[in-house]
Amino acid sequence: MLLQIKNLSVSYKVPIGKVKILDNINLDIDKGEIVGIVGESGSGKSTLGHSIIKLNPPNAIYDTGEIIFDGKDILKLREEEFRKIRGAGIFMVFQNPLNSLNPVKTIRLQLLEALKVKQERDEKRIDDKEAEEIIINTVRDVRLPDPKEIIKKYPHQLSGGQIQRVVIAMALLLRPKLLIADEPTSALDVTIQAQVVKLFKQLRDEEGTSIIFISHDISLVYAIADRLVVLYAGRLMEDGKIENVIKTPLHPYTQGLISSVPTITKKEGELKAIEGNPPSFLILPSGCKFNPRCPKVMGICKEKEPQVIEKDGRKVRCWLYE
Ligand SMILES: Nc1ncnc2c1ncn2[C@@H]1O[C@H](COP(=O)(O)OP(=O)(O)OP(=O)(O)O)[C@@H](O)[C@H]1O
Repeated sequence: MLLQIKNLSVSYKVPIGKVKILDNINLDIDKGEIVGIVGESGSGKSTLGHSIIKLNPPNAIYDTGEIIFDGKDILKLREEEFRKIRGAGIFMVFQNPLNSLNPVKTIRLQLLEALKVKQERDEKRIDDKEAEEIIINTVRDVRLPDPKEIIKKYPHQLSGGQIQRVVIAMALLLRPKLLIADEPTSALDVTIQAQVVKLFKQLRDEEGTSIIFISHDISLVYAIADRLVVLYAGRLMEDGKIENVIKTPLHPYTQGLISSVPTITKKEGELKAIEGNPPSFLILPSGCKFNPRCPKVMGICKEKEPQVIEKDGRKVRCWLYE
């Protein structure tokens, strides 16, 4: 097991007090496993990613839990100890990737630094010419036009989509043990998206990298992930092998997410969006947090929150299965 998240709860301090976002998350990720995390906007996907790499906004608080990475509870490590893990151990492609780049260094220099980290880890030495070639090839792999010219530029000279690809190239050069990718292809067109999915899978196959792929796009996650985790209001609602979850979703929320995905074979009238909106974390409903929107709601759902249980080799949080 590469990563074990146990009972993780995370809150944000806000002017009126403290708002709990992640509620008792339990999640294990094996070496080489690709786990998709989906949920509507505001369900806590980014908060989970940031919590794992300890780059939450300053008003975040870890309330409870352990995050065991490679046998060590990273929440107990001092910052300088964790700094050795960040990068080569855990790397994150942020939703706003510009923050990952240094504004005063060229792309070339930043990619060379990423490659150097990887080489130090492997105790390998290569000459400058070879390093330059590896960088150019990686930049070409992520379909950036004119690699030799583009690496001479500074981050502010690139578009959002180009920056996203530079940060993906950085991840491919670093070859971390765990890659957290938060909407990594949101600014890219579909053909480049498909290429990134291919490169991530290749990274997993060659290096055994585990990947947490965060997205609101279930079809994209289906193209890459082995497992699917569904979050709602900061809670884990379902977790299982992707084929099983997509073909026979257990949770009514997962069922709703899947039936709202457009496909070529679905006619317009067959697309069913989930009614209503996710709740505010300030006034969460009692009982199951999905109950006000759930087409299968029962009396108990409004009174008591279900726990996550195991069902047919999957995890689900729903009174229908208890
Ligand atoms: N620094 C912060 N302070 C207070 N609240 C925050 C902070 N960052 C995020 N939140 C709130 O935490 C909740 C979860 O946000 P988060 O970004 O983790 O969700 P998400 O599922 O990644 O959403 P999206 O798909 O829109 O990125 C939201 O209600 C958001 O407004």
